[in-house]
Amino acid sequence: MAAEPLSNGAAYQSVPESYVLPGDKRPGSSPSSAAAIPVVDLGGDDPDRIVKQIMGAGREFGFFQVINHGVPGQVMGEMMSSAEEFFGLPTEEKMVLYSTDSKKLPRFHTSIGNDQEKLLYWRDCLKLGCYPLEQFRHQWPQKPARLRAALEAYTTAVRAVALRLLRLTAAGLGLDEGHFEGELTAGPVIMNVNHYVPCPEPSLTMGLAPHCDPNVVTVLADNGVRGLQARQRGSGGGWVDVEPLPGALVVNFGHQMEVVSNGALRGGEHRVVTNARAARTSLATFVMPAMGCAVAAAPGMVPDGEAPRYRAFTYQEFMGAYTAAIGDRDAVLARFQNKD
Ligand SMILES: O=C(O)CCC(=O)C(=O)O
Ligand SMILES: [Fe+2]
Repeated sequence: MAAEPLSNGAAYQSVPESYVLPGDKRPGSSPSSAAAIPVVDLGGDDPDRIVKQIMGAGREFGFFQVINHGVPGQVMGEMMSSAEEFFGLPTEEKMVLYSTDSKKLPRFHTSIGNDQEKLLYWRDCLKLGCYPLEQFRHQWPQKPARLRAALEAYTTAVRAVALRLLRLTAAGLGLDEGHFEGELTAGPVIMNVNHYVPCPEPSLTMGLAPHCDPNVVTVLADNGVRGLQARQRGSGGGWVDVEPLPGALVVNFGHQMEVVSNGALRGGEHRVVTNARAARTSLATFVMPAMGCAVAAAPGMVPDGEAPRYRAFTYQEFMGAYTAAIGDRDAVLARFQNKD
């Protein structure tokens, strides 16, 4: 049975049974860390400094925030407030887009959103195809009325930031600056508009389980309510709060960056914890390869005489494994690891 959305106007006094996670899946079952996610200022005229900071953050977390990124505050604000308005629509208006078919776009769903789910995560999501605009804009929701214009402006601007960051990252890896242009970023740009209503007992639930995004790079904005956490690399592996910074964008590398960089950069593992007081809304914009794209470590990233860490694959093949492993970071990568 498909689950009911959480954003139905109800204020929850207790957590329904199907959202209560077993002890080892609750947020308190793994350590937290007091480290901070680096903030990279994209303004100024010192590209070397920017590249160095991206590399440092990419190695340690696969996560960073960017400020002075060039997306106008008004464009971000319009997108966020239309997204919040969507979740405030009467349930029956949102349910027109409800589906448990993960391939459908646009799609409104709750938790992960398939029929087999037994344990539910505390989030609702509107998943949208965004770019190329010509391919998707005719299918965007008609309500709220300003959502379409907001999406057009926001998607275009945020995709440009992502591509700029990929040029800087390629330079940092010592690759041709255009390495990620072409097939590696030719897939559709997809957006998860996530909404987490206040949860009466955050210690029992999770908004999203730990995962690493499957794509190349994700750019995220939030409404200032905390919840997103990133995992630090290394033996401690603690969870670090991504502090909401007004006007900033949060950037995380996906699995494909780890593969292309032959492990030099990390696909950022993250999760979302719930919040008792405020509703959180986030916009996760995914830049991804074309399905047929052959993904492999960039030649310069593999030391002479060594095999790449991961064998080559098509993005379609990777997505099959990702879906089967339900996003478990190490299990997915293990499927493609070269043994020696
Ligand atoms: O809500 C967030 O901050 C994270 C969302 C996320 O990880 C996703 O949509 O893949
Ligand atoms: Fe994610």
